[in-house]
Amino acid sequence: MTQRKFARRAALFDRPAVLFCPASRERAVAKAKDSGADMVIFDLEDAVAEADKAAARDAAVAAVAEEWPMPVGIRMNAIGSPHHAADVAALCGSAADFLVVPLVGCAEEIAAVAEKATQPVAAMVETARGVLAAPDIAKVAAMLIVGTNDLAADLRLPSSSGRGAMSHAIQRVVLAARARGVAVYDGVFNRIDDAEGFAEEAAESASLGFDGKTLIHPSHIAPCQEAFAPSDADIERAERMLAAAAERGGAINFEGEMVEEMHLASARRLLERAGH
Ligand SMILES: CC(C)(COP(=O)(O)OP(=O)(O)OC[C@H]1O[C@@H](n2cnc3c(N)ncnc32)[C@H](O)[C@@H]1OP(=O)(O)O)[C@@H](O)C(=O)NCCC(=O)NCCSC(=O)C[C@H](O)C(=O)O
Ligand SMILES: [Mg+2]
Repeated sequence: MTQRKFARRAALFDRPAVLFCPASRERAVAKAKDSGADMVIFDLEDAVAEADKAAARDAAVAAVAEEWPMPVGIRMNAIGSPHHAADVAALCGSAADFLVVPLVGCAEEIAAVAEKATQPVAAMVETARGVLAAPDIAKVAAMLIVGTNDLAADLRLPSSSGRGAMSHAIQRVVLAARARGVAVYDGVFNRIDDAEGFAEEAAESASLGFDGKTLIHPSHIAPCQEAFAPSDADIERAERMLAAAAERGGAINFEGEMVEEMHLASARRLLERAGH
């Protein structure tokens, strides 16, 4: 892998708010730039009507050639779709910082795109096959993204099922990503009129260890960043812990709790994320 590809791969971690934006919607594409999102993915797949596929592809390639304040990626149409080959041909040499392949079921599928791409390639894990193959997919992919809508459909979950019915699958994807050292992002929250529901789900995404959450609407960006941000109490505790540990090595009694090196590493990571 080239140096540039490595640098781009490293930039894919710790991006709390990842905004999906239909490449076919010109005003939305323009809006994404100043949205404050931590990463943007222009969509050519589900958000784009069949008749608009070719124009959306051209629009996405043109958009990523501009200057962006955050990494920008493009989600292509799935392997097996009549648009996939044209997407691969147009996107692999584009200026996109990363590409996203939806509905990945096995490592070979993503490898076929990664071989041609000049940038890192992310895999959407959103089928039962994909979840079971996630540890192999993560050997090739630079990032895993859970697709909870497709996953719920593939698992034949009734609409009354909550995320709890997918918790095993979701956590398996996090496990696979962390075992392979790649970034991992949670699925979208479909409602744009339920701020409380969004805040609850974003807090859960953060608590599960995701690098961030994919989003469908600009109104989700700030609450998502808030959910992933370390609280003042977390920051103060991390600072106190590191100060206490600086005085003595090994296991210490920190405010009535055992603290060892792995806790200090987490505290350092937290402070780094908080920009301290
Ligand atoms: C969900 C939407 C269709 C809602 O659109 P709309 O009714 O137009 O929203 P608003 O009127 O509230 O929009 C207000 C302004 O914000 C801009 N906007 C809206 N959404 C976005 C966006 N995602 N990125 C950038 N800007 C956005 C509008 O243009 C309005 O501005 P203006 O035009 O200047 O007035 C819509 O939000 C939407 O299309 N969202 C993204 C859909 C999408 O990308 N879907 C694919 C990814 S999700 C997925 O596939 C999940 C996964 O695969 C799975 O299986 O789970
Ligand atoms: Mg999907």
